[in-house]
Amino acid sequence: MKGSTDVPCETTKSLAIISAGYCRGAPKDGTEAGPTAVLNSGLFAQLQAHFGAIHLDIDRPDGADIHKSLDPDFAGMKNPRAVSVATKHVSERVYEYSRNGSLVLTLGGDHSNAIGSLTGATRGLREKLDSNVAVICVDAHVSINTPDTSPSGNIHGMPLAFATGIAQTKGEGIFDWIEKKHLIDVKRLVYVGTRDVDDKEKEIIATHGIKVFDMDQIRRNGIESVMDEVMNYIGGSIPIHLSCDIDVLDPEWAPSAGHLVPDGLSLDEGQYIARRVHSTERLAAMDLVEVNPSIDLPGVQRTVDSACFLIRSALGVSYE
Ligand SMILES: NC(=[NH2+])NCCC[C@H](N)C(=O)O
Repeated sequence: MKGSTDVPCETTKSLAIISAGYCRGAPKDGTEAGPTAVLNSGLFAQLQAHFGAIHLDIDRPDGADIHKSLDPDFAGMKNPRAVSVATKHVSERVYEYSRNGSLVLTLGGDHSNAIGSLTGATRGLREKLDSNVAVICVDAHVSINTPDTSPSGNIHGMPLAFATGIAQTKGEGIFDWIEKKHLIDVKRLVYVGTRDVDDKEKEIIATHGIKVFDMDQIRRNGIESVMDEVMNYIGGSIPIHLSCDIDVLDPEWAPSAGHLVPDGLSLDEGQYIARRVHSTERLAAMDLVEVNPSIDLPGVQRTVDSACFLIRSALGVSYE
């Protein structure tokens, strides 16, 4: 693996969508229905009209349905075997499409799915472009607990720890598929919109010098100025992975999510972030996770609509 240089990103020609409806990383079921709810709300047709043919990947991997009784807690993680198998599958699918030059959209599912999308895109883009990837993580949380620091054992609180290599695999085959070639560079990782960070996560962020623009900074300086800083920080040439947890939005805009945190981004601010990323012409991969259609039923359509707005804005898709 040579992937340590920065090179210009190629213009993406085709779109691949990975439907990653896996939910064992979260304490509540329901996010398995997220991809279908988002795609069936008109988004798929809009994307088709914009991109032409789309690769849609809805295969379910063998092993993802490991019965809970066969998947006891391990090293501080809940449902570790199921999540490891599911995220490996997502990683391999995202890798194939990224390596072939497609823009890849991964729809969760809970946030553990980002272990798959981040590692797959990073590996694929390294191979194709010999380039690092900048990751803009738009999330109410920093999702960087390790199995040791996690207060809950839920792997949806750990994706950035596995995708950066800060969390190491500990045996029994769980996450042993993650190798150096998959790992994102912490110096190219930046968070926007955080407001619920565990104490141990603060230590991890400080130890590794990871860049965070939290809600306080957004309220103080405005989203435009924060995004100027984000863009300066990641630099002007490398491909971008936009990783979105829907809970970054204020619960007013996304009530159907498992871990609501007040005082989040307005939909306009979320769209602004997505548009800024689109305008770089360097978006190579995006994920959108944690839409949970079984929570707050009257709010499901609003949540799905918000998710679709963010996706269309990032992908530069207009509709009517
Ligand atoms: N994707 C999410 N909603 N994550 C919530 C994580 C909450 C908490 N920090 C944990 O690690 O358990």
